[in-house]
Amino acid sequence: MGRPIVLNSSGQAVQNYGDVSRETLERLQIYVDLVLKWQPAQNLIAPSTIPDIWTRHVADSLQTQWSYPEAKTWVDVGSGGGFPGVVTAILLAEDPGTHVHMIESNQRKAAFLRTALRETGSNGTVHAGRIESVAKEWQHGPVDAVSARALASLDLLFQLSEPFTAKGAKAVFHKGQDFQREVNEASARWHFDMIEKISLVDPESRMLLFSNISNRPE
Ligand SMILES: C[S@@+](CC[C@H](N)C(=O)[O-])C[C@H]1O[C@@H](n2cnc3c(N)ncnc32)[C@H](O)[C@@H]1O
Repeated sequence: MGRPIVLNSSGQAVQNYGDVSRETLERLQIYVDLVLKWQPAQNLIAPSTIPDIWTRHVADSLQTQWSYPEAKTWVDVGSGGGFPGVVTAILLAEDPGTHVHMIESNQRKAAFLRTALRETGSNGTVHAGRIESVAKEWQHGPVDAVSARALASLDLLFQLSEPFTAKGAKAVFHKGQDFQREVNEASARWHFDMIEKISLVDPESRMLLFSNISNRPE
């Protein structure tokens, strides 16, 4: 069994969100150190959130893979500095047959993501390009789940992830306090089944889990 995750960089357990193994915790620490090292040059996370990186970014991202623990192949779109894509890859690092694809159009961030996967010994592929074209030309096999955080409106996320969800992939999107308005707007153009989970790190935010997504006929 794993031990409760330590959620601040000074090494004190500030809150328990779930069990992760010692190896996973070590990989997460390597990743956090890397984000902080590259932060001055790349601005990977909002500077105001640096002191809370373990809660605001790491713990928040743990919820992604936990949403679909059975999913083996993930696509994280608009990965930026790797939240949640790299964290998903770290959680799956010792799980044979798993793979995390990350699609990121910014070349420098894509280079960082490759470094993060290598340094943490995680399985993944970074696609340095626009989601619209990478997804349309996808030749990397079936996808079980799509994730996104801080990328676009729900309606646009459904559009961007359609090449995967049309073939049966599920989706999990992090959404802030305005989530209900986005759900209402997206409902006009899309059918979907949704499970709404209160974020473990922010009661105002939601993890929205979608399946059976399809475009409504005009
Ligand atoms: C606000 S950041 C969020 C990054 C990360 N998911 C997070 O939560 O920290 C959005 C990222 O998506 C990337 N992005 C935006 N539109 C994109 C597109 N059409 N294709 C690929 N990447 C895109 C940007 O370069 C940026 O790194």
